[in-house]
Amino acid sequence: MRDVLLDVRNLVKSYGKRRAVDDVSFHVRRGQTVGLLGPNGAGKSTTVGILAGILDADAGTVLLDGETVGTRHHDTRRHIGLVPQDLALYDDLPAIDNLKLFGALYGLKNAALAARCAAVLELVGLVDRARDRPSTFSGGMKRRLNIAAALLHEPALLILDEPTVGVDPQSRNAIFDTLATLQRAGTALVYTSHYMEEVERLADHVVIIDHGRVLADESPAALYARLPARAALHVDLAAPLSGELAGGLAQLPGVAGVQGGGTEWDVRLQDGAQAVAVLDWLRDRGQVPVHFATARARLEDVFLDLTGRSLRD
Ligand SMILES: Nc1ncnc2c1ncn2[C@@H]1O[C@H](COP(=O)(O)OP(=O)(O)OP(=O)(O)O)[C@@H](O)[C@H]1O
Repeated sequence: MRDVLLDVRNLVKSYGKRRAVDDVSFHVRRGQTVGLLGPNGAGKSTTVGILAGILDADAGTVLLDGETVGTRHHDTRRHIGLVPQDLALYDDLPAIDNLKLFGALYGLKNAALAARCAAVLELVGLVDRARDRPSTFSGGMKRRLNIAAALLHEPALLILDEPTVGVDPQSRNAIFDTLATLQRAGTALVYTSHYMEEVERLADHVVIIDHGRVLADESPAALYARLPARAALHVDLAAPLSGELAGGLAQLPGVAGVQGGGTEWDVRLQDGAQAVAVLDWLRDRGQVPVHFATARARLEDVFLDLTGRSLRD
């Protein structure tokens, strides 16, 4: 497939007896953002290390534009940027000098290096902090500088390993703005997270991994379509609902499940618009809702549905 940028096939990686990555395959199309989602210890960082060519797999292949990615394939690695979880900055060197150092590692020099440093500082919103040392930065600003460093060589693919962990809300928004700009410019992104809402906001494709295995590899829309309930209605009633009426509620068309007791009930719905019919049905039977709220199903629910566990267990 010509529009495939990164082709990941059957990766396996063990640490001693522990299989951290167990037959992982997926691909990233040009300009696509793939969210790699899984709980702590799922194997995301190990997978990302292999994708970035800093860690070799025990088995399997990674191809970038048909070329092998690996620790001994430096040419391919030049088209990939990695923002690791552990920050790799010199705390006592001004931000701009950190960037110059990283740029030199990519073979950038003189005017080209200066132009790229200016461009990436602008991109991450740190132009006015260029002369300051990272030791004076917040965790979020350090992370943004790290992203800038990974973009100096204009990679076709940027891989970010949980870039918002320990980041203040202002920097978090700045990171999302930077990533949106990169998306518009056609840079492909692989973004690992255990926050569903971040992946939901950014990704046009989601790979869910757990225990080193791929559980789902689909668009967010396809993942939602798997869910038996796409929305939920929470309702507080003026008086407790009888068992008989609760049973009737569960039988209504479009109702995927009913949970609760007394005056508080959660109704899972195939479609959010059915909430009105449910409320009408209750009123027709003399049940007065004193408060109600509807919520769309989230990717978090997909994970729960796939594994029987919450993402943040
Ligand atoms: N260098 C290592 N030596 C031994 N075991 C490791 C090493 N790196 C990772 N592991 C183990 O491999 C498994 C996968 O870890 P990995 O860091 O890839 O997961 P993760 O999804 O990125 O989790 P986290 O979000 O906590 O970083 C875990 O069980 C972890 O303990």
